[in-house]
Amino acid sequence: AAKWTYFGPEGEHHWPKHFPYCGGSFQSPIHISSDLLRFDPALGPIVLHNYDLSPREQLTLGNNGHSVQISLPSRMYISSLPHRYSAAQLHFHWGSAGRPMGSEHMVNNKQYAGEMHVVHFNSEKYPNMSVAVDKSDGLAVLGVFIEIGEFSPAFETFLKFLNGIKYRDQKVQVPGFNIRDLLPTRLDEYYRYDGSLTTPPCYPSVLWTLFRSPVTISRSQFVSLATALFSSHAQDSTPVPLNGNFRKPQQADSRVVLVSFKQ
Ligand SMILES: NS(=O)(=O)c1c(F)c(F)c(S(=O)(=O)CCO)c(N[C@H]2CCc3ccccc32)c1F
Ligand SMILES: [Zn+2]
Repeated sequence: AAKWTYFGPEGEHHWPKHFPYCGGSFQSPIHISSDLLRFDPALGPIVLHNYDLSPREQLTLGNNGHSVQISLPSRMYISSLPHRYSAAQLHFHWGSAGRPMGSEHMVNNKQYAGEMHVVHFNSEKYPNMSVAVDKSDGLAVLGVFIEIGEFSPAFETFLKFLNGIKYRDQKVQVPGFNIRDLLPTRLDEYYRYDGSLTTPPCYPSVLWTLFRSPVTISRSQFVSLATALFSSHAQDSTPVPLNGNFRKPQQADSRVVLVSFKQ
């Protein structure tokens, strides 16, 4: 597949050349501004199953050159969406140590320090992520805004392993933990809209759920996420730092953002 980056000649303005959907409609992220919002009383709390993974279970923590990702077992799933959506992986988007503004979605002109995405696929209709990834009802992603504040013990369970995956394609096994602890307390307050993958191939296949409440990590936790990783391979002569891995907001066009809360 063609190479793509967040900066320079293979940056986001060039993505449509090799990935046509990136220049299409229903793209993500978007700027969630109050004029797009419509309260929907039918939007109930997000219901998660099997998110509490045993420490005896090993998860693969990897640097894929675009983000740090944790593979997730497909027995983890969401039951409160139109179909059952099973977990595939989670990953992060962040700014840089000097510029802690790296969320992909923005809310009323606020860009958060980072954003976590828990990627799920429609396991009722499709056998796996690869088949589901380009289907209009294929994916559901839970988005969590990350702010700098209180130290997060949950984030620390994997941040402490980052030095083992400094370079592209490096992977380590980490003990399972309760993935629910990475999410905010309120799973009943969120924004909902139809969008896309925010990386190539940008398929318009994602039902987005963005929780209203951010989670916090400490400044030193943020700095280690923003400075530990490289998008280049270990043997490459010039190391390329991995940061600023967020796509800019795309046109909302006539899309409405449903919201599950009134105030
Ligand atoms: N912001 S986002 O949620 O749109 C999103 C990403 F931002 C992102 F970086 C990745 S990735 O796999 O880490 C690297 C590029 O695919 C994925 N990975 C998805 C896309 C394709 C695929 C296939 C198998 C497992 C996960 C994914 C992703 F869905
Ligand atoms: Zn993402």
